Amino acid sequence: MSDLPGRISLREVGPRDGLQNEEPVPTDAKVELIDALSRTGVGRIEAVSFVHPRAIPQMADADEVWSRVRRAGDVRYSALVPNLRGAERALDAGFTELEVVVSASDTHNRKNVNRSTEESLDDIAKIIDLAHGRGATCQVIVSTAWGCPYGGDVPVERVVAVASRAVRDGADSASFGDTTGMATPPRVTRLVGEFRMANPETSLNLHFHNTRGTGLANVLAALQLGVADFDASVGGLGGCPYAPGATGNIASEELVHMVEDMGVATGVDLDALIDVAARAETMVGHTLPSQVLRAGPRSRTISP
Ligand SMILES: CC(C)(COP(=O)([O-])OP(=O)([O-])OC[C@H]1O[C@@H](n2cnc3c(N)ncnc32)[C@H](O)[C@@H]1OP(=O)([O-])[O-])[C@@H](O)C(=O)NCCC(=O)NCCSC(=O)C[C@@](C)(O)CC(=O)[O-]
Repeated sequence: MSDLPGRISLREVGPRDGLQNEEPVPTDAKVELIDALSRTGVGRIEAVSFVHPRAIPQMADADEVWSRVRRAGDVRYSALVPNLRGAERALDAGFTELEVVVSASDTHNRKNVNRSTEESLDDIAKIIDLAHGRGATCQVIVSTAWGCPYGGDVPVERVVAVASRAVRDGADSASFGDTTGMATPPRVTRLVGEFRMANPETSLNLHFHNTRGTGLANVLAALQLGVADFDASVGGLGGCPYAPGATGNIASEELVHMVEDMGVATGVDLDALIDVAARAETMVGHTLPSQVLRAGPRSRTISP
């Protein structure tokens, strides 16, 4: 296919977004998962979040996990933070890439981080300054970008305004989260287009959940617009604890499998990634949704 990016950057979010929505797994298993992912060719891993342990007990051991990870020189690791305190913790732990989350939907933001969207945006300006002052980057992730589980559609203008405010305040890049899988290709096209009109210089990541089966279709729509930065989680682990019915992210191995066959490089060893997905399934103790984990890649045939 023509006019697609020659290469995408995949940020693996299974250890954070994935595991936050599973029964807590032991610290050893988290470290093993991140280390195994570090050997697959994935260039970026969202390793942990620094949130209140009462809100997300699954991330209570973030400091210990991060201190034990064998950091690979060719992998960039990041941490998600919800507020200033989380940012301080992440920087103290040595992270140099932060992601700060805010929901375009006020209701979701209050459920998620106990603040209005405007209050979070005020905090984000301080978090960006703090990160930059300590030599780190800070991406703003706008959740509920294509809809809120509590309030339905969120106007595109509102989503762009929230992201643009953080960009004006110095965010190094932006990401749109489809928290509960409400995006469809035309909605992706519209939001990406409007965001770029307002912020032509800002690099953009997209974070899709497959809750309604449109995850890879949304990726294709975004690729056709030249977007080359996607989140995905190994095996399709994941969800959002503050979004009833949310299911996992698009599966990393499904993303790699599809785009590589379209001539878009990822740098990822697909067989190695599938092996990690199988291991992740054992860790969480239930079947993960990834179809490529079940069926194998199209290049893997069976004897007649
Ligand atoms: C944001 C808070 C902390 C507000 O929680 P709060 O209760 O409003 O916090 P507070 O500021 O009032 O402080 C109360 C106490 O908590 C402490 N505290 C304050 N902050 C922290 C922190 N970061 N880590 C540890 N402790 C913290 C603080 O120090 C204080 O301690 P005390 O003085 O009473 O002893 C809480 O609501 C929270 O942790 N929420 C996190 C929710 C979350 O992690 N959601 C999932 C991630 S978002 C997501 O998955 C979506 C995404 C990114 O994937 C994209 C998409 O799909 O859309």
